[in-house]
Amino acid sequence: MRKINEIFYSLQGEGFHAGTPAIFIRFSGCNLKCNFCDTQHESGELMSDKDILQTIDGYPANMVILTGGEPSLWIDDLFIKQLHQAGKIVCIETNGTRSIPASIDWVTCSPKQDAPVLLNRMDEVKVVYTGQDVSPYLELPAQHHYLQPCSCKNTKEVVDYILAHPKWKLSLQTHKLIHIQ
Ligand SMILES: C[S@@+](CC[C@H](N)C(=O)[O-])C[C@H]1O[C@@H](n2cnc3c(N)ncnc32)[C@H](O)[C@@H]1O
Ligand SMILES: Nc1nc2[nH]cc(C(=O)O)c2c(=O)[nH]1
Ligand code: SF4
Ligand SMILES: [Mg+2]
Repeated sequence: MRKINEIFYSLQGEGFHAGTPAIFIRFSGCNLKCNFCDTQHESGELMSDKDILQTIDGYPANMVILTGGEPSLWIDDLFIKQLHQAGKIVCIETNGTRSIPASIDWVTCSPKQDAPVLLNRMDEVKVVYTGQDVSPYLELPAQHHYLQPCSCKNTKEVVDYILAHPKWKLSLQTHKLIHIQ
């Protein structure tokens, strides 16, 4: 059984795949407590893999995004294998502090201050920018390095930083701009 906060269908709002229809599986709980976290993830119900797969089967997209909370607390090789057998491309949103199954197709690592990154394979880095020194995160081995405004509030500050440090790209939380989940 895996503790699920919510399962919903929307567009990936952030990062490289922004605009892509995806089924979100939001797991409960996290090993960090970021003061800016925009998600109430603690509540949830234990679901069997059969029930999870049956729920996602009701949506037409082939992309699944594992998020939370911190999805690495709840997933294993068997879970990813079952999603693949259901024909899904599996993406994860993780804070990068815990290991994850190697079979995941797309890894978004969002490192947090004072929480060392343990992952050594990732496709994109996506840092919530609050004025901290983000230069060490450019060393993380990803194809894409994004800075994301915090709750859409400091977009100008982030744009100015990126213009001065052009190895970064902008990730907006586009779902919040168009008022979808
Ligand atoms: C809620 S987290 C869940 C996954 C994982 N725990 C993590 O932090 O990557 C999903 C994404 O939202 C970002 N995020 C959380 N709070 C935010 C906020 N207030 N503004 C912008 N992005 C935020 C996180 O950094 C992460 O990239
Ligand atoms: N539309 C939409 N896109 C997202 N991308 C990452 C999200 C997350 O909370 O992990 C998220 C989310 O909550 N909604
Ligand atoms: S690591 Fe992710 S889910 Fe956990 S508190 Fe931070 S932003 Fe929220
Ligand atoms: Mg979100």
